[in-house]
Amino acid sequence: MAYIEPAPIKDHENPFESMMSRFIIAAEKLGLEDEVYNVLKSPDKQVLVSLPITMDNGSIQVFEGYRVIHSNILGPSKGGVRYDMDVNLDEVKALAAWMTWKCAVVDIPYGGAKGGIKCDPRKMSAGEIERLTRAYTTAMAEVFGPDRDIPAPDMGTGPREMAWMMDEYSRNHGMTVNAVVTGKPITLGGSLGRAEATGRGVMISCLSAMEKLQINPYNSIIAVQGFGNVGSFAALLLQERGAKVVAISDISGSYYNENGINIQEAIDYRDNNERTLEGFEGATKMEDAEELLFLDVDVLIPAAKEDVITPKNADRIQARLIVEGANGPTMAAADEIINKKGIMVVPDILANAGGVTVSYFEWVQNRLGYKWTRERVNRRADRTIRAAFENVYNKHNRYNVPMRIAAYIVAISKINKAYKYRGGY
Ligand SMILES: NC(=O)C1=CN([C@@H]2O[C@H](COP(=O)(O)OP(=O)(O)OC[C@H]3O[C@@H](n4cnc5c(N)ncnc54)[C@H](OP(=O)(O)O)[C@@H]3O)[C@@H](O)[C@H]2O)C=CC1
Ligand SMILES: O=C(O)CCC(=O)C(=O)O
Repeated sequence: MAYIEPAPIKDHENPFESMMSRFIIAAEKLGLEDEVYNVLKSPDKQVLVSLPITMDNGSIQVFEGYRVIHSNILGPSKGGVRYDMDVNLDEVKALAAWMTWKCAVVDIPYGGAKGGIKCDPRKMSAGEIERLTRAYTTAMAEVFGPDRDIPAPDMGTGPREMAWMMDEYSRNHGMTVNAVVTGKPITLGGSLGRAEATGRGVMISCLSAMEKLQINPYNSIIAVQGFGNVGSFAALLLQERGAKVVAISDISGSYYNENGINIQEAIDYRDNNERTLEGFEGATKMEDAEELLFLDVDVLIPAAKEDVITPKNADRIQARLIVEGANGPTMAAADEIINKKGIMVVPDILANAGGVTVSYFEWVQNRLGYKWTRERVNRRADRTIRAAFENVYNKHNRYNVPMRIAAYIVAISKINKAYKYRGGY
């Protein structure tokens, strides 16, 4: 077909290329028409803003802010906002497209978007981060909106930043608009269960995959890379279900204990120690942090950043199952090596979709002006992830493709149908 370009097989690729090469394989399997392929391969809108901020020392620093709307075919666009020094347009474009596929995989009525600011929040005061967040929100006044584009937390952001975004947007509009952003503090209309939702979805999809591979959670051994919102909750919830978590990590390094790490203790340590695991005594710091990926475990959960599993290191992975808590942790060029080794991968657009699922529930509650109990939120979210997992697993068998391509097939087929019904493009 005309749109099929050769998949880029290199040992370095940007996340957008990683995303595109999987999209192309799935599109080819489905025989997607050129017209739809061309609509989906490029984002609808890319906004880049300069944000001059007064720093605490009185100087002015100019930050780059991004918001990319990939698609709104299925509904208003949805996706987090990342604060990190590696934020760049290609990364945000890839993350926005992944949101489109993710929302379609879990069957929620949203398109995909993502935002980010190139900054290092660890080196900024709370006041500086607040001024930056408010400036970004004002700059995106015409982009955001509860029926247009709804931001949420991602790496480097959380309920605090979401509260500032909600407040700034509301001030600009002269009324309280809590449905404009999700992942808010509970008192401002946040949903019970959102804080742990992404890690919980990782846990549910991990248990679903373990069942297929006949891995007993009570005898399972797990390594988790990244100990932020996603990694720490995934580790805690899996440990609560009997798994032994032998390794965890953050930017300070990787920590190993062959008898299993007490995850609640590690979380308490991090929370009382400026959010770092440095000095945690419940495990031994590994000499080389990357070695966490190659431990002899049943399950590996990358929950930090993109491109950590590469064609150079994929062959060393011993886990039977990889559950992608992070977005894009596996480079496309590593897929074939992983597949040849017979490792099952629960791909990011399924494994970490619990977060956006509960964000959708938060938005629904805000619009209803009503609060659901934690039990209701968790029950519905678990059901959504389980159903999405089964759907993807069935496509994996039916098309004889890896789980990742099966997830793209589920997403693209749904968006293709919606596109045809809407027409008029
Ligand atoms: N939050 C959410 O709801 C969702 C997040 N995701 C994805 O999950 C991933 C993690 O996000 P989230 O947990 O929110 O982010 P956080 O900022 O809460 O945590 C990120 C974690 O990764 C660690 N980290 C960063 N770089 C490295 C590295 N090179 N090696 C080891 N650890 C590292 C950080 O360490 P340190 O704290 O020391 O910097 C921190 O522990 C991202 O890919 C994000 O897009 C996906 C769906 C939803
Ligand atoms: O909760 C949301 O709306 C989006 C979360 C997110 O950014 C993601 O799933 O990658």
